[in-house]
Amino acid sequence: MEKGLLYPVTNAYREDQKLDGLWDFKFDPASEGEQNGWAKGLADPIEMPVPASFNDFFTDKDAREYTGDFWYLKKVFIPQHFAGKKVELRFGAATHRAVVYVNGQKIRSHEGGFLPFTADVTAAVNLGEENIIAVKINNELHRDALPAGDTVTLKNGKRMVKPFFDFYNYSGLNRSVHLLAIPQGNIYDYSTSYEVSDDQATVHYQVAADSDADIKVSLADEDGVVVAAATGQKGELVVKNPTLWQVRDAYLYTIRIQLVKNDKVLDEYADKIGLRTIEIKGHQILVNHKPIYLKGFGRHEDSIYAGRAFDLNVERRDVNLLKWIGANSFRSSHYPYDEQVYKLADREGILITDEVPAVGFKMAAASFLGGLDQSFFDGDWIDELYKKHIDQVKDMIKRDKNHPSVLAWSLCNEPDTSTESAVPYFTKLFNDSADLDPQKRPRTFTLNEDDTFETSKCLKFPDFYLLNRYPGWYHKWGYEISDGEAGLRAELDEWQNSDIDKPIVFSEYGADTEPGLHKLPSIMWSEEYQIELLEMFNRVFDDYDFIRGEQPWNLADFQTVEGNMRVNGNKKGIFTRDRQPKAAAFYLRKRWNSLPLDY
Ligand SMILES: CCC[C@@H]1NC[C@@H](O)[C@H](O)[C@H]1C(=O)O
Repeated sequence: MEKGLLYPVTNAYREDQKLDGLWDFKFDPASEGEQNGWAKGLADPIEMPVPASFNDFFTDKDAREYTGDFWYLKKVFIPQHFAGKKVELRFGAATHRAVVYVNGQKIRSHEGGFLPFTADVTAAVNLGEENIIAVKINNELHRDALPAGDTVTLKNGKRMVKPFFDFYNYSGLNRSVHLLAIPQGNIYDYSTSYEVSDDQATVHYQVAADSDADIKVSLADEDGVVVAAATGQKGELVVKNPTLWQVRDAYLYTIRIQLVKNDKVLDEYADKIGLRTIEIKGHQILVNHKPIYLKGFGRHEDSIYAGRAFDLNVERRDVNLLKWIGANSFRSSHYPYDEQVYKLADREGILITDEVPAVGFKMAAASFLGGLDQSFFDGDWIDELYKKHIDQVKDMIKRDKNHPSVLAWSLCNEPDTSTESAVPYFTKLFNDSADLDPQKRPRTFTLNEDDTFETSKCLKFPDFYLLNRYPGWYHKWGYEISDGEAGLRAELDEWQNSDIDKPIVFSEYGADTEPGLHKLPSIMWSEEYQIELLEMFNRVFDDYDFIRGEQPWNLADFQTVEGNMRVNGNKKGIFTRDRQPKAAAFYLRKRWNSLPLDY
């Protein structure tokens, strides 16, 4: 678990230099690099963009599908004026596990390809000189790691991954690398929680700092006017007549934290926060005590060329598509996204269900992926897996806890909850994560086709339910979709007639659709059929008032492993991979723009 995950800033006390651009890159199939001094230089490297996944740049399949160790290396000048500061390297994400070296010295390792980590390199760098930064990354998949899968060795000696999940194993330095200089005595974390009413908001804050200095905290409105101030490691900021953060009507205050000693400011950290509350009450999801209805999507960080890398251009387009279509939410399926995604959602008033990369914890839904022939939670890998799982839950919540856009935490995607062996795992997971979020936001996980009201042994854990259901696609498809609707209604009747008193959000449903394929009457894979399937689900949603959200799968087409059920990736997108609308986008826009926020 990382000590602090504050997003890098430059101010009068801190300096943040992005190390994006071309790095030396080299595969290390024999894992010989560490013993052969690759941390000090790579022989015959290629130039690799950062941030980016390496896979899709290559023209040969061995390189695209490469699995194992690989190295990035960059010579970085570190200025003399960093003297007296703590010098750090912050990696936004290295997928899936990394070892960091400076000038040949191993600094630290990290497991988990979708969350940041920081290396303290103060003792290893030479100021006023070029320094050699090297990172050894490994992208193998294992059953005791997140996301879950296998790595196999082919008869020709090449290794390949066998994901138990349906997205491509894009790998590399997928997010920015930052060179940071911060005060030795510094602020390394803060948290907020809220009480709001129409005429007053109270911000309960807590600050974590490596310093005995006094702590001063202020809150300024969007005009820069200070509206509240306090001192102390923890306290309250009371705002009269606040402007609350609302869904699709965001308002951001600036919280400013200072360390002060003998009237001298030693460190400062400022951030944008939104005054709002999140609650679950009965079948309702409430924001600022008012019910909301979620309209949105499951997504992926996925785009042509850079693979899984965060691309601000793509994110800007995606958020504009969400606004165009009338959405107000999305799930960060199936891993925490780059921090800039949450910052943009904070600004746009979009709600995020933040998901940890606990995916593939079952026989893969689409059998072409292979997967398991036993219950996942009976495996002998579970203890080791759990250590990584809870570690990444802790870091996800630590990193994202102050974003007003974060609505809830999804602790797993489509786990196999149909056997008793899942119960102790989820009992521990929900106990160990209960106090991580000062705002006590709801925690949940998605339940897929095999984990129904009847069959799941884990329905007591989620604070609300995320259902992934695919009648009309993975079963009862085509002309049989009417039976699919009947089956869906039968399951929802069971939920309705039960004593369960929690909201349900449909977090996945959809049909693979080839853009430009038209057929009258419809046929599967046609744009007409995608609309018919959505119409079926919407007919059902409109008949059950405990359904409090609809998030079809997926916002856009995305890359998966090759297989006999994928046509160059998963085509369930409402938009194509280059972010152009299929016919269903216009259908959903019409529906969602006609639904009130609290539908
Ligand atoms: C029946 C499970 C469906 C499955 N759910 C997880 C997503 O990551 C996949 O893309 C989706 C699919 O196969 O389309």
